[in-house]
Amino acid sequence: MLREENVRKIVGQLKEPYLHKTLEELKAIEEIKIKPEKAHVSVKIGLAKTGTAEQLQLQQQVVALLKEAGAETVGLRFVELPEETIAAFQEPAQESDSLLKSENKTTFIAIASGKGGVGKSTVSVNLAVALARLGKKVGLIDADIYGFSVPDMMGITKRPVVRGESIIPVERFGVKVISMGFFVEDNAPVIWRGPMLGKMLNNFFNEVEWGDLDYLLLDLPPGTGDVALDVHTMLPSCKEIIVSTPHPTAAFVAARAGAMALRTDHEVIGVVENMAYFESLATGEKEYVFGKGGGEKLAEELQVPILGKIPLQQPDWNEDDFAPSVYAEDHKIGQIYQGIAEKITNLIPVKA
Ligand SMILES: Nc1ncnc2c1ncn2[C@@H]1O[C@H](COP(=O)(O)OP(=O)(O)OP(=O)(O)O)[C@@H](O)[C@H]1O
Repeated sequence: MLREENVRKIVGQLKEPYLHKTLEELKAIEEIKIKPEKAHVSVKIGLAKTGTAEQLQLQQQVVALLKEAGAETVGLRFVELPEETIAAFQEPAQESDSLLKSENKTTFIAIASGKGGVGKSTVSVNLAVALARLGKKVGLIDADIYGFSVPDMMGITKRPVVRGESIIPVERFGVKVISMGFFVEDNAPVIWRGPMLGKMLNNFFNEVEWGDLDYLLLDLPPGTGDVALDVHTMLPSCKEIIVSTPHPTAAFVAARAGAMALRTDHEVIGVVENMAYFESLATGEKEYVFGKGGGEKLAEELQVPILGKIPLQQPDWNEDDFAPSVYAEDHKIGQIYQGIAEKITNLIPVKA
């Protein structure tokens, strides 16, 4: 089995992509943990910049080398190097241009919620797919930095490809997707804060080759706490959709998300009421299991329309093309999403 000194030697010879020194020279290997019984190795590595194409490349190199040397599984975590180290080794900076070719043409649509678990990510994914089904050019950023779930929901098994200095997003159901999940090995927890978050988000815009987009959807972190506020503040100006469940108290909490959007200069364009009711397959009868009236209350409070009400039901899974949270176009709920997507294209038409 691999020992710590072997791991240090193997990983240490790799070069940090921005400072062009080996990880050993930079003392950038911050931690090595080995679980011999599972042949698992986890390494914490410091980089000058995280969430970049270069990180992805290094990530793949480290995993390949450690597996070649006998590891069964590899967990990786990247953190930012101390400022003194960066300053000591840094070459003159060159700012890269935005790769979002149509930045002025693209409408950013953020999907927010007052609290977790109301279906914000499910709605983000299905709206992105529905817009693509209408023939729009759509991107989706999983900006739920800590609770990323978009790749799993869409059944994405691939990682983005790195071309030159940029990241090519993964395409699924016609939507170009980028997620924090792509930059984390082995489902390791993400524990970045403050400025790191900003850098990561910035890289999602600037290091990813989005090409021409009509709409770029952002699945925001839930709630109205520090992380959600940080992300709201760091985003370019967005149109925002608030997702809530029909219970009046859920709507009350969701209204705070609306207030936060307005305070951070985003424009709320509508409300989606998720888990609105349960419709019996046997009798067609509707039961309002999570209460009623919350969507209307929220829409009234924010003075925006209700874009749609989505009942409780899981998508029909297709074993050949597994995407656990994506509704087929001809599914009843798939049709509701198509209706919401049409309303969105009318409210915010594709820019000429
Ligand atoms: N309309 C629905 N019918 C049935 N299940 C649903 C529906 N909407 C969402 N779900 C399920 O509810 C759970 C929570 O959904 P989701 O992850 O989209 O919520 P979220 O608001 O993004 O949560 P968080 O932001 O806390 O990660 C998931 O298991 C999802 O499959």
